[in-house]
This record gives sequence, C-alpha cells and structure tokens, in this order.
Amino acid sequence: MTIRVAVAGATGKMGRLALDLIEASDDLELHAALSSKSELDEMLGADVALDVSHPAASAGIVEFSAGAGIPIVVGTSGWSSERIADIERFVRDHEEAGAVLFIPNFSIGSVLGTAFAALAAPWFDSIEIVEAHHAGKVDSPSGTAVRTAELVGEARAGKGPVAAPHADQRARGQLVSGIPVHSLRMSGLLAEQRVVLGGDGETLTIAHSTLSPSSYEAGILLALRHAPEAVGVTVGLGTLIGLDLPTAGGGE
Ligand SMILES: NC(=O)C1=CN([C@@H]2O[C@H](COP(=O)(O)OP(=O)(O)OC[C@H]3O[C@@H](n4cnc5c(N)ncnc54)[C@H](OP(=O)(O)O)[C@@H]3O)[C@@H](O)[C@H]2O)C=CC1
Ligand SMILES: O=C(O)C1=N[C@H](C(=O)O)C[C@H](O)C1
Repeated sequence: MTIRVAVAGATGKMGRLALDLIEASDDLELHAALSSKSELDEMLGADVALDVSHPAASAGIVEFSAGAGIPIVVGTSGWSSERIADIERFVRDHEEAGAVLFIPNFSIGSVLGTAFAALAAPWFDSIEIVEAHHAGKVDSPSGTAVRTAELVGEARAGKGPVAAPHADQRARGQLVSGIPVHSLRMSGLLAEQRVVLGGDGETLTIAHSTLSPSSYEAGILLALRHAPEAVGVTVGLGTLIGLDLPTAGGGE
C-alpha cells in the first residue's frame, strides 16, 4: 500500500529531508508540500501528515490534521507534557480524530540517550541537562531536553526532587520537572545533549551528538510507516523501537 504524505514545513531543512526520503521510498508518495504561505486544507486527502514547521504554528497544524482524521507525526519542537495533554483530550473527545505521534527526536541514538538517563535517574541526586544547538534554533530548551527532563522527573517519582541548589539564579538554567536545563545556541553545531548525573563520589555523563541530519532519516521513516495504524497519542520513538527500559526503582 502506498502512503500519501502531506509535509508541513516542506521548505525548511527537515521538510526538504523528508521530501527526499519520500521521493526515494517505494511505499511513500508526496500528497502535499506546505510552507508558511500554504492553506492547511492542502493536507486533506493525505494518509499521514508530517509536521516539521515552527513551534508557533505546530498546534494549529496538529489540531487541523487530527480534527480531519489524518494521523500526524509531529517533529516540531516546543511541546511540553501539558500541551500534549491538551491534544490528548482533543483526540479523546473527537471520535474520528487522527492519531498524533509526538517525536521530540527522530534520531535513534538520542532516544536511547534519553532512555538511559531515565534508567540512571533514581540512582543520582544531582541531575542537570546541557543541550547545544545551531544558532538558527528559535526555541529553548530543546524539545529533546524537555522530554528528557520530564522522563527523568517521572523516573524519580518517590525519590523526591533532584538537588538543584541556587536554582533561582538565572545562570543555573531553566527548571523542567525540577531538572536544571542549560541551552547553548552557537555556530558550528547541529545538536548535542549531555545529561550529567552526580552521586556520592562519582558522576555519570550520558552524551549524544547529532553530526548529520541523516541521523533523523530512520526515525522519520519508522514514524511515517507506523502512523496509519496508530491510535490516540504517542510520545517518542521509544515504543516504536521496542524500548521498554525500567524507569523506576533503584537507590534502596
Ligand atoms: N524531531 C526531530 O528529530 C527534529 C525536530 N526539529 C524541529 O523541526 C522544526 C523545523 O526545523 P527546521 O527544518 O530546522 O526549520 P526551518 O527553519 O529550516 O524550516 C521551518 C519550516 O516551517 C515553515 N514555517 C515557519 N513558520 C511557519 C508558520 N507560521 N506556519 C507554517 N509553517 C511555517 C517554514 O516555511 P517558510 O519557508 O514559508 O518560512 C519552513 O518550511 C523545529 O521545531 C525543529 O526544532 C529539527 C530537527 C530534528
Ligand atoms: O531544532 C533542531 O535542530 C532540533 N530540534 C529538536 C529539539 O528541539 O529537540 C530535535 C533536535 O535536537 C534538533
């Protein structure tokens, strides 16, 4: 079966990458390529939508697509768990709504790095995230860092908040789920994330570097091919790659 894909943000870096992938795939076909000037109803008739646009536009695109019954893969950043909960309610309240897959990072290495951080989280009382991106990134903290902090926070449920001394000082970062997140925006980089965990006489650093946008390709294809069968709201590639790492316990 051929999957017809509508791409929102098609004129951008991620959108152009997606168009090349669709062109090169036997089972995917381009239905519509939307830019900031397009009408959303160009998406109608697609089997799946991909949103890789702008944080300010993403909510409207997701609501339109889900509301029209078109499953959508959302790669655009800027989605917190609270905003995702709004979409979950929307999908639950609309029987015909299309599934929504929020994928903060399409790179398999990044997804694993986030899962490893959540696995380690119950064992360390100090945890901070440092993420670094290219100077053109408009949002901070990154969607990946927000997702990582939220999963780390969840994994520590019952352990209490991490130690984040002097967190009221601006240079100590922005707290997400109680985890200080520090954002760098600079030339020469694509994307990096370090989760630094500190315990009794030791630190553990979980670092991931995106060296080329090609790291996103496998995840984009996986999500687009999974979306037609998806139900409700999914967050992250983890379940799609069979990741079931324990995230609680430890520290007895
Ligand atoms: N999940 C993941 O693994 C990854 C996610 N991202 C995220 O994907 C998003 C796009 O990144 P990137 O491709 O680098 O960005 P670009 O700036 O290269 O492209 C942005 C795209 O969005 C469109 N756009 C901008 N504003 C609007 C608007 N108001 N309404 C509709 N469309 C709009 C632009 O259209 P126009 O040309 O008309 O301006 C363009 O097509 C970002 O949020 C980024 O963080 C990026 C990399 C990986
Ligand atoms: O804007 C980017 O480039 C990226 N955005 C995503 C994020 O906010 O986490 C994913 C990746 O880090 C690249």
